[in-house]
Amino acid sequence: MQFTEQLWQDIQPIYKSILEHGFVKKLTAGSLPSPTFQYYIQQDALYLVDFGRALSQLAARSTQPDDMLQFAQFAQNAILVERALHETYFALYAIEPQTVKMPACFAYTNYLLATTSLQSIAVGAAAVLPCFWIYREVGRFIYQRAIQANPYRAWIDTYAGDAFDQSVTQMLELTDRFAEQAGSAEREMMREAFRMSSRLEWYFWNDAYTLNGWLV
Ligand SMILES: Cc1ncc(CN)c(N)n1
Repeated sequence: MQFTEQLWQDIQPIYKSILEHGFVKKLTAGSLPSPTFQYYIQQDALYLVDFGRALSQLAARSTQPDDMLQFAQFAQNAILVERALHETYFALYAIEPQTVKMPACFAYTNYLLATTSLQSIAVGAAAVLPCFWIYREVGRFIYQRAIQANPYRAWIDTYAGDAFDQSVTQMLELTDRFAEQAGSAEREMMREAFRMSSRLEWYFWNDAYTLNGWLV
């Protein structure tokens, strides 16, 4: 079994909770309230900057030039491709940029930045992998069920599309290669990092769904 297959098995209960979450259900049905999607887009714009930063850290710390190039391309794509999507929605819904990270975004971005800077590259790669992989799977899941006139069609098409699929495949290959080179203790840390980021993906959607803010 490939290492990444094991990672995916590990998070099945989390992934199931994501697919069953009200945010994903309503996004699929096209009935997600505008304030919920606005909150999500505002937080995601903040998230993507740090996601790009985390990938850039992995690029800078890579020992192989090919890996450096790969992570640098992922970082560039995270900013460019997804920013385009966000600009569409910022204009469409007249969304004001947000500057304050809410709890899930704060936790997730800080976790990614700490892991990609302080842990090994293999563990850092496992931490960023759910951001690719879960979005591809959720994107496909929604794509198969959503009607064409869904107001969130651009979002759905981005994550169910070929360009995103290709980057996920590359990220999976990279992670499996790192796992092959890692010892058993490091592989355990990779599993834990993958699990933690997967959990934080759920929290990210849940914060938007509940319009969660800082309680104190
Ligand atoms: C929170 C989050 N996770 C993942 C993705 C997809 N890269 C995203 N846009 N936002």
